[in-house]
Amino acid sequence: MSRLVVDQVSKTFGHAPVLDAIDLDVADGSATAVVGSSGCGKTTLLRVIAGFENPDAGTVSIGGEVVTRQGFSVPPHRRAIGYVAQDGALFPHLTVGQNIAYGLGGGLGGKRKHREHIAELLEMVSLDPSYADRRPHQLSGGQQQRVALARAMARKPKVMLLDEPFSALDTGLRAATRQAVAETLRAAGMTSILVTHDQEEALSFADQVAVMCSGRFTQVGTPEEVYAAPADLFTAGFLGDTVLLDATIGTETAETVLGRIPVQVNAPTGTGAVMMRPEQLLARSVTDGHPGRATVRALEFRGADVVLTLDLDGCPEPIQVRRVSVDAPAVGDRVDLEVLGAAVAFTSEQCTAAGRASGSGATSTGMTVPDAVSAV
Ligand SMILES: Nc1ncnc2c1ncn2[C@@H]1O[C@H](COP(=O)(O)OP(=O)(O)OP(=O)(O)O)[C@@H](O)[C@H]1O
Repeated sequence: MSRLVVDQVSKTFGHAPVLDAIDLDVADGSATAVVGSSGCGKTTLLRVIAGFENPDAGTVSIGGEVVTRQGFSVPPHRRAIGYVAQDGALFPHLTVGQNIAYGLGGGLGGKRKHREHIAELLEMVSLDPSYADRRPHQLSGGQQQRVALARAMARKPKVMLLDEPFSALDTGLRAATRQAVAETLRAAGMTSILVTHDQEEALSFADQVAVMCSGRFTQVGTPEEVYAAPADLFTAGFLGDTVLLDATIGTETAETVLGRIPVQVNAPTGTGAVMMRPEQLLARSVTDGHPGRATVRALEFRGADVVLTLDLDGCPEPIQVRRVSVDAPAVGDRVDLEVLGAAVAFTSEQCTAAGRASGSGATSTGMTVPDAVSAV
């Protein structure tokens, strides 16, 4: 069993609190992504879990065994933790096989008993065993990261920590490497944490996503929960583009400039705003002289889909929506808008608090909310 539990962990550097009573529970064999903007404390959390930093308060347990608590710390090499850093950190003067053998311990790989094991580890990360004789510079960036993972897995750790391991790779390679690494970890049944500042990476990689802001988690949940039902406007804006409309919120629906639209269950009632993802508003050109609700101001073609900037009737600010590019409306067209699914409702107080926390902007109808949230 290798469940990882972080309980009320705090850490301050000088006078700056970096981790503030963090709780995190990563189930045995599952993957959690910790996502947040630069400097919010993600790497510090990984370093505390790995044992490279001691927290000021709180405990860390792996497989039911406490490895960190006040005045007690199991050294990093006794924690059965694998760590893959941003650049993979392979030794450039050693072959791939020797790099992995370093992870196996007891020598640099000249030993025959290691050969089979190295070949198995290379296969596990979808690399041909013949790569064992190459040096790191003879591999692509994605292949190097997979070797780094193989080296980290060689010691059969209970928990794998991945600190932005794909950030140096270009877009295509990044997605492919991420998928290969996720599959490898899942197949090995390894408990893992991926740190990233990339929302898409977090949502696609993990069983659980923890969104971090200034040393605290704003929300921890499944990728679907944190994306579709964000707990607050920071989380909503951090995980994707949003459309915000002023609203009078009832128990199941809200009144907006788009008319009455469904809101998710347990919504707060009263005056506030509703948030939808741009793909929840389906724009269609009107036909048969129907007046429509908005005029297309601009269109950005992105291949598979388009982003439409719309002047919505009764709304002083334009909104942006996304739809498939096939049969997309053109600039100047009048469009109708169909709402797909339910909106998330936020009270005026939540909007104001979010605006205070991260610099203010406005909803499409003028309510104060964070800049990151109001723009697509
Ligand atoms: N050893 C240290 N001494 C002093 N301050 C530190 C130390 N390590 C980290 N910090 C500070 O703690 C804060 C959080 O750093 P951390 O590396 O955990 O952030 P992060 O979320 O991983 O950022 P990034 O995404 O840019 O890597 C930063 O302000 C950083 O400068």
